[in-house]
Amino acid sequence: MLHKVAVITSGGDSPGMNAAIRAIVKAANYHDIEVYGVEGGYQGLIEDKLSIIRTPDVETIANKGGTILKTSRSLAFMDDSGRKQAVEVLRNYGIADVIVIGGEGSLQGAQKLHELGIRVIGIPGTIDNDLDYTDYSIGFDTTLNTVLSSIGRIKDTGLSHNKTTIVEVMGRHCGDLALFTAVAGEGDIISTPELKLSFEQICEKLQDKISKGRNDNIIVVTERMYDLDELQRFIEEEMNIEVRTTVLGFIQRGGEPSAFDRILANKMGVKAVNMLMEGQSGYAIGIKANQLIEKDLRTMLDEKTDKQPNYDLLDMLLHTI
Ligand SMILES: Nc1ncnc2c1ncn2[C@@H]1O[C@H](COP(=O)(O)OP(=O)(O)OP(=O)(O)O)[C@@H](O)[C@H]1O
Ligand SMILES: O=P(O)(O)OC[C@H]1O[C@](O)(CO)[C@@H](O)[C@@H]1O
Ligand SMILES: [Mg+2]
Repeated sequence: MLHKVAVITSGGDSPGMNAAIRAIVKAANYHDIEVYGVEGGYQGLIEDKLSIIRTPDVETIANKGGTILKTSRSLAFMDDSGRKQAVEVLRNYGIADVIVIGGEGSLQGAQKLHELGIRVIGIPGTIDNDLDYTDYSIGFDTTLNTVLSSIGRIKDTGLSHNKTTIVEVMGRHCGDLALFTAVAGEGDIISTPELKLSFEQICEKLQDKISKGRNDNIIVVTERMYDLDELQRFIEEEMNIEVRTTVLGFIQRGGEPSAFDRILANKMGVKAVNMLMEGQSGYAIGIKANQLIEKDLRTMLDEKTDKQPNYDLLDMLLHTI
């Protein structure tokens, strides 16, 4: 019988994490299961930062960005000794069941806990959408909407001044944010890790747009791909135009979660509790073709951790912009 469960948010915060926490607490409490919130990700677990959270504590958090539990990137948890300490802390509370909400790194950590005998279910929570086993991770949709509305504002200035703008979006090594931005109709030229353009190729595409009368182009690039100062200078000199650069940065990670993320978080949170009640462990919950799926964590991590390029979307893009 499941009596106690701990919930952890880990890695970068993502909008919708709170909605997932709310769903977990409400579903667990409904079944008389006590929920311990771990403050500050795996680091907080090692440091014994656990406290009980109850339904009244979470009733009003579904619309809040970030995570009420706080999060971290824990170096100590990367070591055997840190993880053993974390397991020791859980045992002291009599907790054998944990739900981890986070990205790929956090799910690797979840698998390690499973290997140490803790029952674990992972929920994908990352704005990067870089997990190949699931179509969407919690937070991606909200961030995409933030990117779209930010570009809309930049476009007003670009149009008014006939200026080209480079916009850098997050995503770590995954181009989904840039890719979906372009498919949603913003961004005239995109370059992602899966479809990387050289400086020269960007200029060629720009020349094509300019020759067709567009002087207000937006170039969307995934972070970590270019030295943006160098790219801006290259375009300015090559094309003899003025270029501006905007790095959207942490604007993208916060804010009120979209309805899509809140609903996804709710479904996944409830499912995680149900799976633990059935004694399941070592799985990540995902969504494929609009259906919730259970993916064995070990298989998921072995198969491939990088998101595979979304060829359907890439193909559609290549033929439309
Ligand atoms: N191989 C691993 N073994 C054990 N723990 C890990 C491993 N990889 C990552 N972790 C733990 O998970 C934490 C979060 O991982 P990471 O920084 O990669 O973020 P993430 O979960 O991928 O989320 P995001 O990419 O959205 O920020 C790490 O700081 C570390 O504590
Ligand atoms: O918050 P930090 O540690 O600077 O990490 C930034 C990274 O986190 C993310 O926002 C989420 O993984 C990435 O898109 C970005 O590369
Ligand atoms: Mg990650």
